[in-house]
Amino acid sequence: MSMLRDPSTKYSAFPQVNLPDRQWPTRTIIAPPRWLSTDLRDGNQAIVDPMDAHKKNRFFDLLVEIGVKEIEVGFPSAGATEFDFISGLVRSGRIPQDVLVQVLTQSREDLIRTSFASLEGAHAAIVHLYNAVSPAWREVVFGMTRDQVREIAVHGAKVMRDEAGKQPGTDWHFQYSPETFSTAELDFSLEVCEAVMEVLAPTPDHPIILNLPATVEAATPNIYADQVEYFIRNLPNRDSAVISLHTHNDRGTGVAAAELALMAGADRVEGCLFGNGERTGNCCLVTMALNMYTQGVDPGIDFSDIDRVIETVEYCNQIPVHQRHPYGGELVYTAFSGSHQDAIKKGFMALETQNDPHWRVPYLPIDPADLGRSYEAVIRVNSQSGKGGFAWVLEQDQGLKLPKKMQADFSPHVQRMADQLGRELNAADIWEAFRKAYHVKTTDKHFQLVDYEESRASDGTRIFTGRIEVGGTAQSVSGRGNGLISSVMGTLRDAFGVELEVVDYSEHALGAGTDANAAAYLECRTPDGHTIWGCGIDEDVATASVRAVLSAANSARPAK
Ligand SMILES: CC(=O)SCCNC(=O)CCNC(=O)[C@H](O)C(C)(C)COP(=O)(O)OP(=O)(O)OC[C@H]1O[C@@H](n2cnc3c(N)ncnc32)[C@H](O)[C@@H]1OP(=O)(O)O
Ligand SMILES: CC(C)C(=O)C(=O)O
Repeated sequence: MSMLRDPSTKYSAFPQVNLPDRQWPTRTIIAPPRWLSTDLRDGNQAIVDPMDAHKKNRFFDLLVEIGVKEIEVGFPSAGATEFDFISGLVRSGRIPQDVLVQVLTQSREDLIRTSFASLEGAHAAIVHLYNAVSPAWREVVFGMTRDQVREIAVHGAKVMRDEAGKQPGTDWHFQYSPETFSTAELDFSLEVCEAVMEVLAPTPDHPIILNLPATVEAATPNIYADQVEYFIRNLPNRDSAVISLHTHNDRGTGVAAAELALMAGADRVEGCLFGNGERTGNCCLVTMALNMYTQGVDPGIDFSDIDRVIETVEYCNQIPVHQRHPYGGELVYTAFSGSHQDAIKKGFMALETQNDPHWRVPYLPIDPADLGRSYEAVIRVNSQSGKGGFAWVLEQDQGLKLPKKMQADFSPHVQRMADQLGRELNAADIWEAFRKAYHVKTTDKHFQLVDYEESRASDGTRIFTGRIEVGGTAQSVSGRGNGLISSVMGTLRDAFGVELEVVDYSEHALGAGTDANAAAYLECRTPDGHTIWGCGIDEDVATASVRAVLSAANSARPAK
C-alpha cells in the first residue's frame, strides 16, 4: 500500500459568507479611499535588514512628497532604532500639519505606554492597537477563550484611552485591528470591535479607525468583500468608525481583495509601495492607486515620476521592483512581439491624427508619459518582432518614417541580424543594418555625391548641381524641380549603365534631434523586374532625393 497521501487533504475549502443580498458586486469605485502607507512598519518588519533612521527618513519624505497623508512610521516598542526614529521625527518638526503619523502596538500595557512616549509632542497621531482574534491564534498562540481574547483588546483600549488623557496637547486618533479578521468568525470580530468602541467612545466627528486585516490571505477576494460588507452592515454606530482595509497577498490577490472590499463600503486602505510587507507583501498602493487612475478616478497620490519612487523604494527596502510589476516594472510598457508592436504603433499614429483625448493605444492600459516614462522603450526589437518594431525604433531614433512597402523590403535584413546575434537589437544595431542595406551615409566605394549645391530659381524651384563619382570616374549632374530625379537617373543610365525605373517617391521633414532636415524614399524597378529601394538623408530636400537615387543605384549595381 502506498504511504503517499494526497497533500490537498490537509486543507479545506474556505467557507462562504451568508450574504445573499450582497451589494458590492454592482458598485463601482468612484472616489479614492484614505490611504495609509505601512511601508515603514509592515514593510520594514519584513525586510532582511530593517531600515535605519537615514532610510526611514528618506522613505518618509518620499511618501509626503507623493501626497500620502497617513503614514505608519513604525513599532516604537520594537527597540531603540524604532523608538528613536519616531521620537526624532516628531521633534524634527518635519511632519506636515496635514499628515498623520501612526504607530503600531500589541495590546500589552508596557508596549502601549512606550508607543505613546515615542509620540510625545506630536500635534496629532494615530495609535494603532492590535490583537489576533481568529480561532487558530486564540487556540494555538494565546491558549485563550473568546472572552479572554476580547479582554486583551478591551484592556489595551483602556490603557490607550488613559495614556492619551495624559498628553492632552496631541490630537489623538485611535485605531484598532482585530488581527486575522479574515479568518475569524464575523460575529466575534464585531463583538470585539464593539467592546473596543465602548471604551474609546468614538463619535462621527472623532471616529475610531477599525482596520480589518486579511493578515494571511486565505480565500478568493469576493469572500473578503463579503466579510467587509457584512461587518459594516452589522456594526452599531457605523458613522463613528472609519473602516480600513489591510490585505496581504498570499494568494496573489491582495489588490483585488482591497478593491472589492472598497466596493463593499470601506473608507481607507493600508498598503505598501510596490507591495512590500510580510511574506508575499501587502496590498500594493502603486497598483491600487493607478488602477483607479486608469478608470478616470484621481487617486490623490502622485506617481508622475515613478522612476524616482522606485529608486527610493529599492534603496530603502533593498528589494528590486520586478520588471513585470504593474505600472512600475521596467518591461511593462515594452512590446517585443510583432503583432503587439504593430498595434501599439498604429495606436500612437491614431493619437496623432484623431482629435480624441481618450487614451486608446492597444496593449498599453496607461500612457507611460503619465508616469514620467518615455515612449522610447515601448517597442524593442528581437527575433520575435515585426515591421512595426524596427520602424518605430528608426522613427524614434533617426526620425525616419519608412514607407510601408520599404519596411517589408528592410524586414529580412533585421530578421537576419536578430537571428544571427540571438539577442535584442538596439537602436544602433538597427541603424547600422539600415545604413548597410541602403548605403545611407556610408563612405564605401559606391556611387558618391561630391561638390554639390542646392539653390532656388527666382520662381522658387529648387536647382541642384553636383557630381557623381565612382571608382575614380566622375560625372556632373544637374536638374531642377520635379525633373531632378529623372535627370539624375538619366545620367546614371548614360554614364554608368545603371537602368532603373522609378515606381514611387516620398519625402518628409526630419524632426528635431536629428542631424539632417529631410529624408527621401525611392522605390525603383530593375529591367529584370526586381524592386529596389533607396533612401537619402540630407540637410536639403533636393539633395536628399538625389541621394535616394544613388542609394538605389548602389543596390542595383554596386561598384567594384
Ligand atoms: C500582523 C503583524 O504584522 S503585527 C506586527 C508585528 N510586528 C512585530 O512583531 C515587530 C515588532 N515586534 C517586536 O519587536 C517584538 O515582538 C516586541 C518587542 C514587540 C515584543 O517582543 P517579546 O516581548 O519578545 O514578545 P513576542 O513578540 O515574542 O510576543 C510573544 C508574546 O506576546 C503575546 N502577544 C502576541 N500578540 C499580542 C497582542 N496583540 N496582544 C497581546 N499579546 C500578544 C503572545 O501571546 C506571546 O505571549 P507569551 O510570551 O505569554 O506566550
Ligand atoms: C497589525 C495588522 C494590521 C497587520 O499587520 C496584519 O494583520 O497583517
